[in-house]
Amino acid sequence: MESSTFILFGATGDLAKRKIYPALYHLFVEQKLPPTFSLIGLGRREWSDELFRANVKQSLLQFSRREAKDPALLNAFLRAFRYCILDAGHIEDYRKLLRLIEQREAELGLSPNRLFYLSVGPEFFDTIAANIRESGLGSADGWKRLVIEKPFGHDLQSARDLNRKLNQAFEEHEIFRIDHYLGKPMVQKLEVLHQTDPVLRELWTNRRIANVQITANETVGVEERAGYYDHAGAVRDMFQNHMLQLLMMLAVHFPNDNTSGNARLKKKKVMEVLEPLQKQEASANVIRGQYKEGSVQGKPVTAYTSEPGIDHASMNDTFIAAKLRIDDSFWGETPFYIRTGKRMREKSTRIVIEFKDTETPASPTKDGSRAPNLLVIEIGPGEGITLHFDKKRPGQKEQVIPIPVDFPANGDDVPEAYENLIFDALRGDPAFFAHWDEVELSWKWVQPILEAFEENLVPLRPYAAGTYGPVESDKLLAEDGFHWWLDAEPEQEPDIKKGEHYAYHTNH
Ligand SMILES: NC(=O)C1=CN([C@@H]2O[C@H](COP(=O)(O)OP(=O)(O)OC[C@H]3O[C@@H](n4cnc5c(N)ncnc54)[C@H](OP(=O)(O)O)[C@@H]3O)[C@@H](O)[C@H]2O)C=CC1
Ligand SMILES: O=C1O[C@H](COP(=O)(O)O)[C@@H](O)[C@H](O)[C@H]1O
Repeated sequence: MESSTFILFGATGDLAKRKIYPALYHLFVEQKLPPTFSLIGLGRREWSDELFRANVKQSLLQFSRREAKDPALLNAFLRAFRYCILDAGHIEDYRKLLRLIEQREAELGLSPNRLFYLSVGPEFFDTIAANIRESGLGSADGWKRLVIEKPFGHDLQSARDLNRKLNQAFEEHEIFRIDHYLGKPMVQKLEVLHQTDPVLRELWTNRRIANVQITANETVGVEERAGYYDHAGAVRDMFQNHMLQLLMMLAVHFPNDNTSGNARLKKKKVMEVLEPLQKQEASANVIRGQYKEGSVQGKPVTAYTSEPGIDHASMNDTFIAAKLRIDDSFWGETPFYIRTGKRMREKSTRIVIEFKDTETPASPTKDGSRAPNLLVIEIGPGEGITLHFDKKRPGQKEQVIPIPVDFPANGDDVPEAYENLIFDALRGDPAFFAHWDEVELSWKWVQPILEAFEENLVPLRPYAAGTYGPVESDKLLAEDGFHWWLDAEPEQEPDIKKGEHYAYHTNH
Protein backbone atom coordinates (compact mmCIF):
# COMPACT_ATOMS: atom_id res chain seq x y z
CA MET A 1 0.00 0.00 0.00
CA GLU A 2 1.29 3.47 -0.87
CA SER A 3 2.21 5.88 1.89
CA SER A 4 -0.41 8.54 2.51
CA THR A 5 -1.84 11.18 4.84
CA PHE A 6 -5.20 10.58 6.50
CA ILE A 7 -6.89 13.96 7.02
CA LEU A 8 -9.79 13.55 9.41
CA PHE A 9 -12.45 16.28 9.59
CA GLY A 10 -14.48 15.77 12.78
CA ALA A 11 -11.57 14.24 14.71
CA THR A 12 -13.08 15.38 18.02
CA GLY A 13 -16.48 13.81 17.29
CA ASP A 14 -18.41 10.72 18.24
CA LEU A 15 -17.92 8.63 15.11
CA ALA A 16 -14.16 9.16 15.14
CA LYS A 17 -13.98 8.04 18.76
CA ARG A 18 -16.24 5.01 18.44
CA LYS A 19 -15.38 3.67 15.05
CA ILE A 20 -12.55 5.37 13.19
CA TYR A 21 -9.72 5.25 15.77
CA PRO A 22 -10.42 1.66 16.81
CA ALA A 23 -10.57 0.63 13.14
CA LEU A 24 -7.26 2.36 12.38
CA TYR A 25 -5.63 0.79 15.42
CA HIS A 26 -6.70 -2.72 14.39
CA LEU A 27 -5.35 -2.11 10.91
CA PHE A 28 -2.09 -0.89 12.46
CA VAL A 29 -1.79 -3.98 14.68
CA GLU A 30 -2.43 -6.20 11.67
CA GLN A 31 0.15 -4.24 9.67
CA LYS A 32 -2.44 -3.18 7.16
CA LEU A 33 -1.64 0.53 7.33
CA PRO A 34 0.96 1.92 4.96
CA PRO A 35 4.45 1.57 6.44
CA THR A 36 4.74 5.34 6.63
CA PHE A 37 1.54 6.95 7.65
CA SER A 38 0.48 10.35 8.91
CA LEU A 39 -2.87 11.33 10.41
CA ILE A 40 -4.00 14.89 10.92
CA GLY A 41 -7.11 15.37 13.04
CA LEU A 42 -9.25 18.48 12.59
CA GLY A 43 -11.88 20.26 14.63
CA ARG A 44 -12.65 23.67 16.08
CA ARG A 45 -11.72 22.61 19.59
CA GLU A 46 -8.44 24.06 20.77
CA TRP A 47 -6.67 20.78 21.31
CA SER A 48 -2.93 20.29 21.34
CA ASP A 49 -1.28 17.25 19.71
CA GLU A 50 -0.91 15.75 23.20
CA LEU A 51 -4.54 16.24 24.12
CA PHE A 52 -5.59 14.77 20.78
CA ARG A 53 -3.44 11.69 21.31
CA ALA A 54 -4.79 11.31 24.85
CA ASN A 55 -8.33 11.34 23.48
CA VAL A 56 -7.50 8.81 20.79
CA LYS A 57 -5.88 6.58 23.42
CA GLN A 58 -8.97 6.86 25.61
CA SER A 59 -11.20 5.89 22.70
CA LEU A 60 -9.09 2.80 22.05
CA LEU A 61 -9.29 1.73 25.67
CA GLN A 62 -13.04 2.15 25.53
CA PHE A 63 -14.00 0.92 22.08
CA SER A 64 -11.26 -1.25 20.65
CA ARG A 65 -12.07 -4.95 20.36
CA ARG A 66 -8.36 -5.59 20.72
CA GLU A 67 -6.34 -5.03 23.86
CA ALA A 68 -4.78 -1.61 23.53
CA LYS A 69 -2.57 -2.03 26.55
CA ASP A 70 0.85 -2.64 25.03
CA PRO A 71 2.37 0.84 25.56
CA ALA A 72 5.06 0.38 22.92
CA LEU A 73 2.53 -0.56 20.26
CA LEU A 74 0.14 2.16 21.29
CA ASN A 75 2.85 4.83 21.24
CA ALA A 76 4.07 3.70 17.85
CA PHE A 77 0.51 4.07 16.57
CA LEU A 78 -0.07 7.47 18.19
CA ARG A 79 3.21 8.84 16.87
CA ALA A 80 1.52 9.34 13.50
CA PHE A 81 -1.16 11.64 14.98
CA ARG A 82 -1.17 15.45 14.78
CA TYR A 83 -3.97 17.91 15.46
CA CYS A 84 -4.84 21.12 13.64
CA ILE A 85 -7.61 23.57 14.58
CA LEU A 86 -9.87 24.15 11.60
CA ASP A 87 -13.26 25.69 11.07
CA ALA A 88 -14.89 24.20 7.98
CA GLY A 89 -15.90 27.61 6.67
CA HIS A 90 -12.51 29.38 7.13
CA ILE A 91 -10.35 29.14 4.03
CA GLU A 92 -7.24 30.39 5.87
CA ASP A 93 -7.47 27.33 8.16
CA TYR A 94 -7.09 25.09 5.09
CA ARG A 95 -3.96 26.96 4.04
CA LYS A 96 -2.51 26.40 7.51
CA LEU A 97 -3.48 22.74 7.19
CA LEU A 98 -1.72 22.51 3.84
CA ARG A 99 1.50 23.77 5.43
CA LEU A 100 1.24 21.17 8.18
CA ILE A 101 0.57 18.34 5.70
CA GLU A 102 3.52 19.36 3.55
CA GLN A 103 5.76 19.63 6.59
CA ARG A 104 4.80 16.11 7.69
CA GLU A 105 5.19 14.75 4.16
CA ALA A 106 8.72 16.19 4.09
CA GLU A 107 9.60 14.91 7.58
CA LEU A 108 8.39 11.39 6.87
CA GLY A 109 9.35 11.22 3.22
CA LEU A 110 5.71 10.64 2.28
CA SER A 111 4.29 10.78 -1.22
CA PRO A 112 1.63 13.49 -1.40
CA ASN A 113 -1.27 10.99 -1.39
CA ARG A 114 -4.11 12.45 0.64
CA LEU A 115 -7.28 10.88 1.95
CA PHE A 116 -9.85 13.38 3.23
CA TYR A 117 -12.34 11.74 5.60
CA LEU A 118 -15.44 13.84 6.33
CA SER A 119 -16.69 12.69 9.73
CA VAL A 120 -18.74 15.84 10.17
CA GLY A 121 -22.38 16.78 9.73
CA PRO A 122 -23.71 16.72 6.14
CA GLU A 123 -24.17 20.50 6.14
CA PHE A 124 -20.36 20.79 5.82
CA PHE A 125 -19.77 18.31 2.99
CA ASP A 126 -19.95 20.75 0.06
CA THR A 127 -18.13 23.59 1.86
CA ILE A 128 -15.25 21.34 2.83
CA ALA A 129 -14.93 19.88 -0.67
CA ALA A 130 -14.92 23.39 -2.17
CA ASN A 131 -12.32 24.62 0.33
CA ILE A 132 -10.08 21.63 -0.31
CA ARG A 133 -10.04 22.62 -3.97
CA GLU A 134 -9.75 26.35 -3.32
CA SER A 135 -6.82 26.00 -0.91
CA GLY A 136 -4.82 23.68 -3.19
CA LEU A 137 -4.95 20.83 -0.66
CA GLY A 138 -6.05 18.48 -3.38
CA SER A 139 -3.67 19.60 -6.13
CA ALA A 140 -0.50 17.77 -5.15
CA ASP A 141 1.15 15.20 -7.40
CA GLY A 142 -0.17 12.13 -5.57
CA TRP A 143 -3.70 10.76 -5.45
CA LYS A 144 -6.54 12.38 -3.53
CA ARG A 145 -9.65 10.66 -2.16
CA LEU A 146 -12.76 11.86 -0.39
CA VAL A 147 -14.41 9.52 2.11
CA ILE A 148 -17.85 10.78 2.93
CA GLU A 149 -20.23 9.71 5.69
CA LYS A 150 -23.98 9.47 5.48
CA PRO A 151 -26.47 10.98 5.05
CA PHE A 152 -25.88 11.62 1.34
CA GLY A 153 -28.74 14.06 0.70
CA HIS A 154 -32.23 14.25 2.14
CA ASP A 155 -34.11 13.41 -1.02
CA LEU A 156 -33.43 12.96 -4.74
CA GLN A 157 -32.90 16.63 -5.51
CA SER A 158 -30.64 17.41 -2.54
CA ALA A 159 -28.55 14.31 -3.26
CA ARG A 160 -28.11 15.45 -6.87
CA ASP A 161 -27.18 18.96 -5.74
CA LEU A 162 -24.63 17.61 -3.28
CA ASN A 163 -23.12 15.29 -5.83
CA ARG A 164 -22.77 18.09 -8.37
CA LYS A 165 -20.94 20.22 -5.81
CA LEU A 166 -18.62 17.38 -4.79
CA ASN A 167 -17.84 16.75 -8.44
CA GLN A 168 -16.43 20.26 -8.74
CA ALA A 169 -13.60 19.17 -6.44
CA PHE A 170 -13.42 15.36 -6.79
CA GLU A 171 -14.08 12.99 -9.65
CA GLU A 172 -16.42 10.05 -9.10
CA HIS A 173 -13.53 7.56 -8.86
CA GLU A 174 -12.08 9.69 -6.03
CA ILE A 175 -15.29 9.69 -3.94
CA PHE A 176 -15.81 6.87 -1.44
CA ARG A 177 -19.36 7.03 -0.04
CA ILE A 178 -19.57 5.04 3.15
CA ASP A 179 -22.49 2.71 3.72
CA HIS A 180 -21.28 0.79 6.73
CA TYR A 181 -23.51 -2.19 5.87
CA LEU A 182 -21.28 -2.75 2.84
CA GLY A 183 -18.35 -3.15 5.24
CA LYS A 184 -19.98 -6.00 7.16
CA PRO A 185 -18.18 -9.24 6.38
CA MET A 186 -21.36 -11.21 5.71
CA VAL A 187 -22.72 -8.53 3.38
CA GLN A 188 -19.46 -8.60 1.45
CA LYS A 189 -20.08 -12.28 0.76
CA LEU A 190 -23.63 -11.89 -0.51
CA GLU A 191 -22.98 -11.36 -4.18
CA VAL A 192 -21.02 -14.60 -4.50
CA LEU A 193 -22.88 -16.52 -1.85
CA HIS A 194 -24.63 -19.03 -4.07
CA GLN A 195 -21.39 -19.84 -5.86
CA THR A 196 -19.48 -20.83 -2.75
CA ASP A 197 -21.41 -24.00 -2.04
CA PRO A 198 -22.69 -26.67 -4.46
CA VAL A 199 -25.96 -27.11 -2.54
CA LEU A 200 -26.66 -23.41 -2.63
CA ARG A 201 -25.79 -23.29 -6.32
CA GLU A 202 -28.37 -25.99 -6.91
CA LEU A 203 -31.03 -24.20 -4.88
CA TRP A 204 -30.38 -20.82 -6.42
CA THR A 205 -33.00 -20.88 -9.13
CA ASN A 206 -36.17 -18.92 -9.52
CA ARG A 207 -38.09 -22.19 -9.76
CA ARG A 208 -37.24 -22.81 -6.13
CA ILE A 209 -37.18 -19.44 -4.40
CA ALA A 210 -40.60 -18.39 -3.08
CA ASN A 211 -39.66 -15.04 -1.56
CA VAL A 212 -36.83 -13.08 0.03
CA GLN A 213 -37.16 -11.33 3.41
CA ILE A 214 -34.67 -8.69 4.51
CA THR A 215 -34.93 -7.53 8.11
CA ALA A 216 -33.00 -5.04 10.22
CA ASN A 217 -34.57 -4.97 13.67
CA GLU A 218 -33.11 -2.66 16.29
CA THR A 219 -33.88 -2.52 19.99
CA VAL A 220 -32.59 1.02 20.42
CA GLY A 221 -34.88 4.02 20.07
CA VAL A 222 -34.01 7.45 18.75
CA GLU A 223 -31.21 7.81 21.34
CA GLU A 224 -29.68 11.31 21.38
CA ARG A 225 -30.24 11.95 17.71
CA ALA A 226 -33.67 13.57 17.80
CA GLY A 227 -32.63 16.57 15.68
CA TYR A 228 -31.46 14.35 12.85
CA TYR A 229 -33.79 11.36 13.15
CA ASP A 230 -37.08 13.24 13.43
CA HIS A 231 -36.41 14.65 9.94
CA ALA A 232 -35.02 11.44 8.50
CA GLY A 233 -37.15 8.57 9.76
CA ALA A 234 -36.55 4.92 9.05
CA VAL A 235 -37.07 5.48 5.33
CA ARG A 236 -34.05 7.79 4.98
CA ASP A 237 -31.98 6.53 7.89
CA MET A 238 -32.01 2.83 6.96
CA PHE A 239 -34.20 1.98 3.97
CA GLN A 240 -32.84 4.23 1.21
CA ASN A 241 -29.26 3.20 1.93
CA HIS A 242 -28.57 0.06 4.00
CA MET A 243 -31.70 -1.92 3.13
CA LEU A 244 -31.55 -1.24 -0.59
CA GLN A 245 -27.84 -2.06 -0.56
CA LEU A 246 -28.66 -5.45 1.00
CA LEU A 247 -31.22 -6.03 -1.73
CA MET A 248 -28.72 -5.09 -4.44
CA MET A 249 -25.97 -7.25 -2.97
CA LEU A 250 -28.25 -10.27 -2.81
CA ALA A 251 -29.91 -9.81 -6.16
CA VAL A 252 -26.73 -9.60 -8.28
CA HIS A 253 -26.81 -13.21 -9.14
CA PHE A 254 -24.32 -13.95 -11.87
CA PRO A 255 -20.94 -12.56 -10.87
CA ASN A 256 -18.50 -14.95 -12.46
CA ASP A 257 -15.87 -12.34 -12.16
CA ASN A 258 -16.15 -9.92 -9.30
CA THR A 259 -13.93 -7.04 -10.14
CA SER A 260 -15.17 -3.94 -8.39
CA GLY A 261 -16.33 -2.20 -11.54
CA ASN A 262 -18.44 -5.16 -12.47
CA ALA A 263 -20.09 -5.68 -9.12
CA ARG A 264 -21.12 -2.05 -8.95
CA LEU A 265 -22.43 -2.17 -12.50
CA LYS A 266 -24.54 -5.19 -11.62
CA LYS A 267 -25.92 -3.46 -8.56
CA LYS A 268 -26.86 -0.53 -10.72
CA LYS A 269 -28.69 -2.92 -13.07
CA VAL A 270 -30.68 -4.31 -10.15
CA MET A 271 -31.79 -0.80 -9.21
CA GLU A 272 -32.68 -0.04 -12.82
CA VAL A 273 -35.10 -2.96 -12.95
CA LEU A 274 -36.51 -2.53 -9.47
CA GLU A 275 -40.18 -1.92 -10.30
CA PRO A 276 -40.91 1.73 -9.54
CA LEU A 277 -43.62 2.47 -7.05
CA GLN A 278 -45.99 5.34 -7.79
CA LYS A 279 -46.98 7.62 -4.95
CA GLN A 280 -50.58 6.36 -5.19
CA GLU A 281 -49.44 2.73 -4.88
CA ALA A 282 -47.43 3.35 -1.74
CA SER A 283 -50.19 2.57 0.75
CA ALA A 284 -50.70 -0.90 -0.77
CA ASN A 285 -47.00 -1.78 -0.71
CA VAL A 286 -45.48 0.16 2.16
CA ILE A 287 -46.18 0.08 5.90
CA ARG A 288 -45.17 3.09 7.95
CA GLY A 289 -45.01 2.71 11.71
CA GLN A 290 -44.09 4.58 14.86
CA TYR A 291 -43.34 3.06 18.26
CA LYS A 292 -45.52 3.64 21.26
CA GLU A 293 -44.51 2.86 24.81
CA GLY A 294 -43.76 -0.74 25.62
CA SER A 295 -41.05 -2.94 26.99
CA VAL A 296 -37.82 -3.94 25.29
CA GLN A 297 -35.83 -6.81 26.75
CA GLY A 298 -37.63 -6.48 30.05
CA LYS A 299 -37.22 -2.71 30.39
CA PRO A 300 -40.11 -0.27 30.04
CA VAL A 301 -39.51 2.30 27.33
CA THR A 302 -41.29 5.47 26.36
CA ALA A 303 -43.21 6.24 23.16
CA TYR A 304 -41.32 7.91 20.30
CA THR A 305 -43.28 11.14 20.74
CA SER A 306 -42.25 11.30 24.42
CA GLU A 307 -38.54 10.96 23.64
CA PRO A 308 -36.42 14.02 24.48
CA GLY A 309 -36.27 16.45 21.57
CA ILE A 310 -39.10 14.85 19.60
CA ASP A 311 -42.18 16.88 18.73
CA HIS A 312 -45.19 15.42 20.61
CA ALA A 313 -47.18 15.50 17.38
CA SER A 314 -44.41 13.99 15.25
CA MET A 315 -45.60 11.81 12.36
CA ASN A 316 -42.09 10.50 11.74
CA ASP A 317 -41.64 6.83 10.80
CA THR A 318 -39.57 4.64 13.11
CA PHE A 319 -40.55 1.53 11.16
CA ILE A 320 -40.97 0.77 7.49
CA ALA A 321 -41.84 -2.41 5.67
CA ALA A 322 -42.21 -2.70 1.92
CA LYS A 323 -42.90 -5.20 -0.84
CA LEU A 324 -40.66 -4.85 -3.88
CA ARG A 325 -40.30 -6.59 -7.21
CA ILE A 326 -37.29 -6.87 -9.42
CA ASP A 327 -38.41 -6.96 -13.00
CA ASP A 328 -35.90 -9.31 -14.62
CA SER A 329 -36.04 -12.85 -15.88
CA PHE A 330 -34.53 -14.30 -12.70
CA TRP A 331 -36.38 -12.47 -9.92
CA GLY A 332 -39.54 -11.43 -11.79
CA GLU A 333 -41.81 -13.85 -9.94
CA THR A 334 -40.17 -13.50 -6.52
CA PRO A 335 -41.40 -10.87 -4.06
CA PHE A 336 -38.83 -9.18 -1.83
CA TYR A 337 -40.03 -7.99 1.56
CA ILE A 338 -37.97 -5.49 3.50
CA ARG A 339 -38.53 -4.19 7.02
CA THR A 340 -36.56 -2.16 9.49
CA GLY A 341 -37.54 -0.52 12.73
CA LYS A 342 -36.42 0.88 16.05
CA ARG A 343 -37.55 -0.45 19.44
CA MET A 344 -38.22 -3.90 18.06
CA ARG A 345 -38.19 -7.10 20.06
CA GLU A 346 -34.58 -7.99 19.41
CA LYS A 347 -31.55 -6.77 17.51
CA SER A 348 -31.24 -8.81 14.33
CA THR A 349 -30.15 -8.11 10.81
CA ARG A 350 -30.80 -11.04 8.56
CA ILE A 351 -31.93 -12.23 5.17
CA VAL A 352 -34.24 -15.20 4.88
CA ILE A 353 -34.75 -16.92 1.56
CA GLU A 354 -37.84 -19.09 1.60
CA PHE A 355 -37.90 -22.00 -0.81
CA LYS A 356 -40.95 -23.34 -2.55
CA ASP A 357 -42.26 -26.70 -1.51
CA THR A 358 -42.66 -28.26 -4.91
CA GLU A 359 -44.25 -31.46 -3.56
CA THR A 360 -46.90 -29.94 -1.28
CA PRO A 361 -47.49 -26.53 -2.73
CA ALA A 362 -49.99 -25.53 -0.01
CA SER A 363 -49.01 -22.45 1.97
CA PRO A 364 -46.59 -23.33 4.73
CA THR A 365 -47.76 -22.90 8.31
CA LYS A 366 -45.91 -21.54 11.29
CA ASP A 367 -47.08 -24.06 13.87
CA GLY A 368 -44.15 -26.41 13.39
CA SER A 369 -46.15 -29.11 11.60
CA ARG A 370 -44.77 -28.27 8.19
CA ALA A 371 -42.25 -25.60 7.35
CA PRO A 372 -40.61 -24.76 4.06
CA ASN A 373 -36.88 -24.94 3.71
CA LEU A 374 -35.13 -21.68 4.45
CA LEU A 375 -31.73 -20.22 3.81
CA VAL A 376 -30.95 -17.89 6.69
CA ILE A 377 -28.14 -15.37 6.43
CA GLU A 378 -27.37 -13.78 9.79
CA ILE A 379 -25.61 -10.46 9.25
CA GLY A 380 -25.47 -9.26 12.82
CA PRO A 381 -25.05 -9.47 15.70
CA GLY A 382 -23.29 -12.76 15.15
CA GLU A 383 -22.86 -14.06 11.64
CA GLY A 384 -23.62 -17.29 9.91
CA ILE A 385 -25.46 -19.00 7.10
CA THR A 386 -27.77 -21.90 7.82
CA LEU A 387 -30.14 -24.01 5.83
CA HIS A 388 -33.29 -24.83 7.79
CA PHE A 389 -34.74 -28.17 6.73
CA ASP A 390 -38.05 -29.55 7.82
CA LYS A 391 -36.94 -32.99 9.00
CA LYS A 392 -38.62 -35.84 10.83
CA ARG A 393 -36.43 -37.61 13.36
CA PRO A 394 -37.25 -41.16 14.46
CA GLY A 395 -39.77 -41.06 17.29
CA GLN A 396 -40.17 -37.32 17.13
CA LYS A 397 -42.59 -35.03 15.43
CA GLU A 398 -41.37 -33.07 12.48
CA GLN A 399 -39.01 -30.30 13.37
CA VAL A 400 -36.83 -27.77 11.71
CA ILE A 401 -33.13 -28.50 11.81
CA PRO A 402 -30.75 -25.65 11.01
CA ILE A 403 -27.67 -26.89 9.19
CA PRO A 404 -24.68 -24.55 9.13
CA VAL A 405 -23.44 -23.75 5.64
CA ASP A 406 -20.84 -21.15 6.43
CA PHE A 407 -19.44 -19.33 9.43
CA PRO A 408 -16.87 -16.57 9.63
CA ALA A 409 -13.37 -17.96 9.49
CA ASN A 410 -12.20 -15.75 12.38
CA GLY A 411 -14.87 -16.79 14.87
CA ASP A 412 -15.47 -13.98 17.33
CA ASP A 413 -12.70 -11.81 15.93
CA VAL A 414 -14.77 -10.52 13.04
CA PRO A 415 -13.41 -7.25 11.64
CA GLU A 416 -15.65 -4.25 12.16
CA ALA A 417 -17.28 -2.78 9.07
CA TYR A 418 -15.21 0.38 9.46
CA GLU A 419 -11.99 -1.60 9.50
CA ASN A 420 -12.79 -3.19 6.15
CA LEU A 421 -13.92 0.08 4.64
CA ILE A 422 -11.01 2.24 5.80
CA PHE A 423 -8.59 -0.41 4.58
CA ASP A 424 -10.28 -0.41 1.16
CA ALA A 425 -10.29 3.39 0.97
CA LEU A 426 -6.58 3.53 1.78
CA ARG A 427 -5.77 1.06 -0.96
CA GLY A 428 -8.21 2.67 -3.37
CA ASP A 429 -10.65 -0.22 -3.80
CA PRO A 430 -14.15 1.23 -4.25
CA ALA A 431 -16.01 -2.12 -4.51
CA PHE A 432 -17.76 -1.80 -1.16
CA PHE A 433 -18.58 1.89 -1.35
CA ALA A 434 -21.79 3.24 -2.83
CA HIS A 435 -21.34 4.52 -6.37
CA TRP A 436 -23.28 7.66 -7.27
CA ASP A 437 -25.42 5.69 -9.75
CA GLU A 438 -26.67 3.41 -6.97
CA VAL A 439 -27.26 6.32 -4.62
CA GLU A 440 -29.18 8.28 -7.23
CA LEU A 441 -31.30 5.29 -8.27
CA SER A 442 -32.05 4.50 -4.62
CA TRP A 443 -33.26 8.03 -3.97
CA LYS A 444 -35.26 7.92 -7.19
CA TRP A 445 -37.00 4.72 -6.06
CA VAL A 446 -37.68 6.07 -2.59
CA GLN A 447 -38.81 9.57 -3.65
CA PRO A 448 -42.52 8.64 -4.21
CA ILE A 449 -42.56 7.06 -0.75
CA LEU A 450 -41.13 10.23 0.78
CA GLU A 451 -43.86 12.23 -0.96
CA ALA A 452 -46.58 9.77 0.05
CA PHE A 453 -45.45 10.02 3.69
CA GLU A 454 -45.31 13.81 3.45
CA GLU A 455 -48.86 13.92 2.08
CA ASN A 456 -50.08 11.32 4.58
CA LEU A 457 -51.15 8.96 1.81
CA VAL A 458 -49.72 6.08 3.85
CA PRO A 459 -51.27 5.80 7.31
CA LEU A 460 -48.92 5.95 10.28
CA ARG A 461 -49.43 2.69 12.18
CA PRO A 462 -48.60 2.52 15.89
CA TYR A 463 -46.75 -0.44 17.34
CA ALA A 464 -45.83 -1.28 20.90
CA ALA A 465 -42.11 -1.04 21.62
CA GLY A 466 -40.69 -4.54 21.98
CA THR A 467 -42.76 -6.10 19.19
CA TYR A 468 -42.01 -6.74 15.52
CA GLY A 469 -43.75 -3.59 14.30
CA PRO A 470 -47.33 -2.89 13.29
CA VAL A 471 -49.65 -5.84 12.55
CA GLU A 472 -50.09 -4.39 9.06
CA SER A 473 -46.53 -5.49 8.33
CA ASP A 474 -47.63 -9.11 8.84
CA LYS A 475 -50.65 -8.52 6.62
CA LEU A 476 -48.38 -7.30 3.82
CA LEU A 477 -46.96 -10.82 3.54
CA ALA A 478 -50.16 -12.64 4.49
CA GLU A 479 -51.83 -11.21 1.37
CA ASP A 480 -49.36 -13.26 -0.65
CA GLY A 481 -49.64 -16.36 1.55
CA PHE A 482 -46.36 -15.76 3.41
CA HIS A 483 -45.21 -14.54 6.81
CA TRP A 484 -42.04 -13.19 8.34
CA TRP A 485 -39.76 -16.01 9.38
CA LEU A 486 -37.81 -16.38 12.62
CA ASP A 487 -39.73 -13.84 14.68
CA ALA A 488 -39.89 -15.13 18.24
CA GLU A 489 -43.37 -16.22 19.35
CA PRO A 490 -44.92 -13.91 21.99
CA GLU A 491 -44.19 -16.33 24.87
CA GLN A 492 -40.73 -17.22 23.55
CA GLU A 493 -37.50 -15.48 24.55
CA PRO A 494 -35.92 -14.04 21.39
CA ASP A 495 -32.57 -15.49 20.50
CA ILE A 496 -30.47 -12.52 21.52
CA LYS A 497 -26.98 -13.05 20.29
CA LYS A 498 -23.98 -11.47 21.80
CA GLY A 499 -22.53 -8.43 20.14
CA GLU A 500 -23.00 -4.78 20.78
CA HIS A 501 -25.53 -2.77 18.93
CA TYR A 502 -24.55 0.19 16.91
CA ALA A 503 -24.90 2.86 19.56
CA TYR A 504 -25.06 6.52 18.75
CA HIS A 505 -24.39 9.22 21.26
CA THR A 506 -24.62 12.32 19.25
CA ASN A 507 -26.86 15.27 18.83
CA HIS A 508 -26.92 15.53 15.06
N1 LIG B 1 -21.79 8.81 15.40
C1 LIG B 1 -22.05 7.76 14.67
O1 LIG B 1 -22.05 6.63 15.16
C2 LIG B 1 -22.31 7.90 13.20
C3 LIG B 1 -22.19 9.10 12.55
N2 LIG B 1 -22.38 9.18 11.20
C4 LIG B 1 -22.15 10.44 10.49
O2 LIG B 1 -20.81 10.87 10.75
C5 LIG B 1 -20.75 12.27 10.77
C6 LIG B 1 -20.19 12.74 12.10
O3 LIG B 1 -21.03 12.31 13.13
P1 LIG B 1 -20.64 12.38 14.67
O4 LIG B 1 -19.20 12.12 14.88
O5 LIG B 1 -21.61 11.53 15.35
O6 LIG B 1 -20.96 13.90 15.02
P2 LIG B 1 -20.46 14.74 16.29
O7 LIG B 1 -21.47 15.83 16.46
O8 LIG B 1 -20.11 13.91 17.43
O9 LIG B 1 -19.09 15.37 15.75
C7 LIG B 1 -19.08 16.38 14.78
C8 LIG B 1 -17.65 16.73 14.45
O10 LIG B 1 -17.69 17.80 13.53
C9 LIG B 1 -16.82 18.83 13.97
N3 LIG B 1 -17.36 20.11 13.56
C10 LIG B 1 -18.57 20.64 13.85
N4 LIG B 1 -18.69 21.85 13.31
C11 LIG B 1 -17.54 22.12 12.66
C12 LIG B 1 -17.06 23.20 11.91
N5 LIG B 1 -17.78 24.31 11.71
N6 LIG B 1 -15.83 23.13 11.38
C13 LIG B 1 -15.05 22.05 11.58
N7 LIG B 1 -15.46 20.95 12.29
C14 LIG B 1 -16.68 21.00 12.82
C15 LIG B 1 -16.81 18.70 15.48
O11 LIG B 1 -15.60 19.21 15.99
P3 LIG B 1 -15.52 20.53 16.89
O12 LIG B 1 -16.69 20.52 17.79
O13 LIG B 1 -14.20 20.38 17.59
O14 LIG B 1 -15.52 21.63 15.91
C16 LIG B 1 -16.84 17.20 15.65
O15 LIG B 1 -15.55 16.67 15.57
C17 LIG B 1 -22.18 12.76 10.48
O16 LIG B 1 -22.30 12.95 9.10
C18 LIG B 1 -23.03 11.58 10.91
O17 LIG B 1 -24.27 11.56 10.25
C19 LIG B 1 -22.65 8.08 10.44
C20 LIG B 1 -22.80 6.87 11.01
C21 LIG B 1 -22.64 6.68 12.43
O1 LIG C 1 -26.70 3.89 9.85
C1 LIG C 1 -27.35 3.53 10.79
O2 LIG C 1 -27.22 2.27 11.23
C2 LIG C 1 -27.58 1.92 12.56
C3 LIG C 1 -27.73 0.41 12.59
O3 LIG C 1 -26.51 -0.18 12.26
P1 LIG C 1 -26.16 -1.67 12.70
O4 LIG C 1 -24.81 -1.89 12.14
O5 LIG C 1 -26.22 -1.71 14.21
O6 LIG C 1 -27.22 -2.54 12.14
C4 LIG C 1 -28.84 2.61 13.03
O7 LIG C 1 -28.99 2.40 14.42
C5 LIG C 1 -28.75 4.08 12.77
O8 LIG C 1 -29.98 4.69 13.12
C6 LIG C 1 -28.43 4.36 11.32
O9 LIG C 1 -28.16 5.75 11.15
